[in-house]
Amino acid sequence: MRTITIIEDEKLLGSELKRRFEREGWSVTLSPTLADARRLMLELDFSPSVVLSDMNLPDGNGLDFLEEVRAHGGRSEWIFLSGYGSRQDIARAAKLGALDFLAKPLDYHKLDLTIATATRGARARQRMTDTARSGAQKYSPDSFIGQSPAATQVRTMLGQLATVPVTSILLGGETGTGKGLVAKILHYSGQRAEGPFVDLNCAAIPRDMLESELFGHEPGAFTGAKGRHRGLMEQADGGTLFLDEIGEMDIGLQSKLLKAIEEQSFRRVGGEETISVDIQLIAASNRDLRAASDQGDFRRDLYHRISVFELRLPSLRERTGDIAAIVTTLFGEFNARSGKQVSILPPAILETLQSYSWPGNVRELRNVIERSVMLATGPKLPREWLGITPDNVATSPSTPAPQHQQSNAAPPQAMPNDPAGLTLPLDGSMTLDDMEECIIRTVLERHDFNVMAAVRALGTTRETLRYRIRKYGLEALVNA
Ligand SMILES: Nc1ncnc2c1ncn2[C@@H]1O[C@H](COP(=O)(O)OP(=O)(O)OP(=O)(O)O)[C@@H](O)[C@H]1O
Repeated sequence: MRTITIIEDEKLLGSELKRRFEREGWSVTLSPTLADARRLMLELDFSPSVVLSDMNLPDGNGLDFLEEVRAHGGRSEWIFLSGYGSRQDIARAAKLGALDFLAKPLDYHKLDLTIATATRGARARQRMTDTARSGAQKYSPDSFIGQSPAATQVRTMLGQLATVPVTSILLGGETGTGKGLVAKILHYSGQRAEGPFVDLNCAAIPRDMLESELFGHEPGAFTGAKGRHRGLMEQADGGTLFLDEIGEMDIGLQSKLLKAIEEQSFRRVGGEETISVDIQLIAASNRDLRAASDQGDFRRDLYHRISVFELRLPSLRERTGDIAAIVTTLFGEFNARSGKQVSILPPAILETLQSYSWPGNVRELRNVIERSVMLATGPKLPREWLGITPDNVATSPSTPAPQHQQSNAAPPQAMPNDPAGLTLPLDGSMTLDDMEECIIRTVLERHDFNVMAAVRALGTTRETLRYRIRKYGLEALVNA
């Protein structure tokens, strides 16, 4: 249930707010003094989702109380009811993480917008606490599977990095090598595990929206910016911000990011207040960012700033000795999901898996094993659904077609095509990734490999499509 504490000594306003929130289903407590609020929030340890507090109360100042609550570990979203805060008050409130100052007499429309932002923030924090608990169990250095020297070296490095306060780390390696997994391991086994883990794929957000997504915005900062929006930088305060595909970030925005991570502070789009944060940045890219910075495609100063610690994840081809261990771990996961009992990896199949080039790395291996376990009829991993045959070993496209359909030109496992649409089997024979690749491939083919036409047909953005084309290794189609 949503909980709100109102700290307000004006009786009429206090009871009016209480009624209003109760009508909307909130559980409300009303404190006319700070002493009363102190008893509730410090002595009884009550932590409401939102606090709506007057600034000047008969027995003290609301800002001092917010500072006490923060020192006590209270993380409620805080809104001050006072438009008359001095610049120093506003700066101090921002530093203590207060969301807003609302002038009296109250503009109820503005109050609703601010409460909506606060509710989103409170929900995100709750999710974060839940995730921190399960994340710590799920993501330890041992979650990076493999006994090969390359995998062992990665795990040793992860163990070391988790014990030191590192402000930025750069992860390199091909798609599907585990950069996202490693970012989570670094966060959940590190010193910031209790803080938020916030991730953003820079290639999946249109360029003009990335800035406000990262840094947030003030109301009216641009057309459509209604309420105040806290960006991901702010949401990651006290934790980790994982920027995947950082190489896709616009060069202008790279300078703002560099300044923000160097100063650990920034301004929201359209805002004047400086927001201070304490974040660890983990950036990842499957491009060679050093080369990109030499060519002027990526800011050299940002590259140097984020690459103090650089960890390159090995491709699966470089550690084929780990395939057996990864596959047997995946058996457990997919058996549990499908109720199957696959436990035997026949040596001949292992040999096939080890001689394939795995351009999509562990992600691709997961997809292959998922499909095969789902369609298995006994304890042995069946060969027929692997889609890896001597023909395509070491040269296959990233999503191999099963043996009975080996044409690369046609979408891998789609049903006969209806020219106006596309029929996909929902019997477990295609993973979601397979389907996505199939849809993209088909749309590109139907639009003569014209990326912008495909963008329009898919109702997506150029950045998103470009990212997916790279993810599924379809560049050759559009560059031909
Ligand atoms: N060493 C490993 N042990 C166990 N699982 C792994 C390992 N490496 C990768 N995975 C799994 O493979 C899948 C793909 O990994 P992940 O998404 O982290 O790759 P990535 O390098 O971030 O890819 P991209 O560059 O496309 O974003 C995930 O399900 C991840 O858990």
